Amino acid sequence: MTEAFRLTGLVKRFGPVLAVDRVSVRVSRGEVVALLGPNGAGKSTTVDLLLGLTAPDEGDVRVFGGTPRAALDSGRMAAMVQNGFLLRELTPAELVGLHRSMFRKPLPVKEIYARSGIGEFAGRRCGKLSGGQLQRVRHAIALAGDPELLVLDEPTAALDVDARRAFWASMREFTGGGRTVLFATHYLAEAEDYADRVVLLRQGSVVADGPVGEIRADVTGRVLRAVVPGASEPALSALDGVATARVQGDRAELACTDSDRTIRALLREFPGASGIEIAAAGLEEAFLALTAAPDAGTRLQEVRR
Ligand SMILES: Nc1ncnc2c1ncn2[C@@H]1O[C@H](COP(=O)(O)OP(=O)(O)OP(=O)(O)O)[C@@H](O)[C@H]1O
Repeated sequence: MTEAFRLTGLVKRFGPVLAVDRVSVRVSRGEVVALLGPNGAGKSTTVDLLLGLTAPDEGDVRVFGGTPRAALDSGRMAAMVQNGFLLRELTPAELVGLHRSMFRKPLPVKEIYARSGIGEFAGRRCGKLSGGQLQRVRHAIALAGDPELLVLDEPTAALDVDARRAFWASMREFTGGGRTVLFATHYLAEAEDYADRVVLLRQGSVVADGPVGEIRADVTGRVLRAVVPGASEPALSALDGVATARVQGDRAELACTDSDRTIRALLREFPGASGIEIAAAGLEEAFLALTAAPDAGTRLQEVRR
């Protein structure tokens, strides 16, 4: 498969803050990739570097073999960024027209309206639109040049549940024809439902990169839930095969790397444990384990290199 973009050894510092720390990611055409991570993990900075909005201190960005600027100017790459600026006095229809005029082969207006859902308020000034409607306008503008690569930073942050579903249904159709999408998100379910591949960031570094199913299976294995009177999180975290432990009252939830060892250790250390259930871990557990346990992330990266 041919390459859509490549980030190589990217480093970005803001004064003493290392926002992006040697990030290398290569994405092929047709992939839908989620960039997932907790607050401050470096998602927006990585997106800005990919778009060429900020220059890396070290490393290199190639988009379709050229610079981000060239890909943006030709319309091959387009973006929807958080709180992207929109002229309040203009209407969505005018903005779409303006953006279409910048490209040689823009997407037909009808298709832009249908995909972004701006039809019902296209003639109203942007200053009068709600946050969710403005987000749809940003979506429409991103589609104007009929891009092959869409870069979305928290695209559904301002949308309600229905609008979020409609957004992803439209995006799925859009990517059906082999287009590439990179989206940054906080929503684990969104990454799980819509991405082929997840790149997990923690403190500026990639701690996991792979298909959602693989990350779930390889990293955390399973989740063990039990009633464990008197147990503390540190005591449970120290058990064999436990990546992370959460305790609420008497109920404990353990993300396990080896649930067989964990169950034996649990019953040895806490003979009063009861109601034990073991389930396949969700992406949420993988996310928590990877973003909480530096060793787990390092190990996984080593395995994948
Ligand atoms: N312009 C800036 N000046 C100083 N520090 C910055 C700047 N931009 C980002 N940072 C810092 O870099 C780190 C990464 O920030 P970034 O916004 O990339 O993370 P994020 O994963 O997108 O977070 P969020 O999900 O909260 O948007 C944070 O510690 C942030 O405070």
